[in-house]
Amino acid sequence: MKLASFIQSRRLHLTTLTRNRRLAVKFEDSKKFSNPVNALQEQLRVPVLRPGEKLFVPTQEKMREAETLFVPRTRHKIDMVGSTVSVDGAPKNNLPEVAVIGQSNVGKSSLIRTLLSKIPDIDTSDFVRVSSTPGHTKTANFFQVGRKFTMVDMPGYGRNQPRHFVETVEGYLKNRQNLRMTIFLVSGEVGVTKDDMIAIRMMEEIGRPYTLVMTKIDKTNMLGRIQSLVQVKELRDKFTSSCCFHQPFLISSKTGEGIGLLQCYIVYVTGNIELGDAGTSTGAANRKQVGS
Ligand SMILES: Nc1nc2c(ncn2[C@@H]2O[C@H](COP(=O)(O)OP(=O)(O)OP(=O)(O)O)[C@@H](O)[C@H]2O)c(=O)[nH]1
Repeated sequence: MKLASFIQSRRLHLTTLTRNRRLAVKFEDSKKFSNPVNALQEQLRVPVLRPGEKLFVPTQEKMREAETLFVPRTRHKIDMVGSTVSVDGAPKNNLPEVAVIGQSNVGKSSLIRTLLSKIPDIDTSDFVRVSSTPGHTKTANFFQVGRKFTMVDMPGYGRNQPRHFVETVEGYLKNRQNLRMTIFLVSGEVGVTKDDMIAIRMMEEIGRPYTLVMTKIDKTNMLGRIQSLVQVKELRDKFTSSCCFHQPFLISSKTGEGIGLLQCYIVYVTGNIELGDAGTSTGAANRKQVGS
């Protein structure tokens, strides 16, 4: 082999290694497997998580077990398998699905990218597109995780909302048999908006299980987090019914805070992990309680 081509091949090898190392995002375990609500709970006179209520509190061991599903292996591939504006164009399979909805730019695609960020040799940014321009996601995008479940990234409402929003999002939420849970994202930075309130009414009318998740918590300090959490609590108490799981989740797609807990929740609601008594704070685990 000539020297020039040898150097070229080593360069390529090094570039690939550096790239892979960069791509396999490693969040601190203390952040990833924490529940950020707990730190705020102590500051609140009226607790968001009331003692005695059945809560989703898996052990760290269970969270680690759930996390392994988000890492691809030979017989457990993770990939984008479809993209559609109409529910008729959704992938034809029986896998349980978890959809992510929220206003434009709230961080839906970022959340899915972060959930899948442990993929060591695929640049998730190649197939989960994130953009600072609101309204970037125009179609429902399906990311299949092995033969276990599928995550669905939805177009956002509000700024630059696509004209086919109702057909795509409402059509999917009302009609898709595979849907087990919808993650309703609100911004911890901005708080609950008027558009969020309209979307909550839509969710209540549709009447299928959903869970409130506050994202971008890295962008706010303790006081800001408390204010947003209180808003989410009021939203839950005044405007939602039993189809909204009573325990809100707090996350950051940037720092990984709360991501391990949410991964475990997704794996749980799609029926891919047994938690037994370890899964709830009050004893017997009740899957109905978390909406599936
Ligand atoms: N600091 C911080 N930034 C975030 C977080 N999540 C998303 N972002 C940023 O917010 C912007 C929008 O993120 P996207 O994931 O594209 O938002 P989206 O909800 O999919 O947006 P649409 O396609 O408009 O519906 C990007 O610049 C992200 O980097 C987060 O948890 N923390």
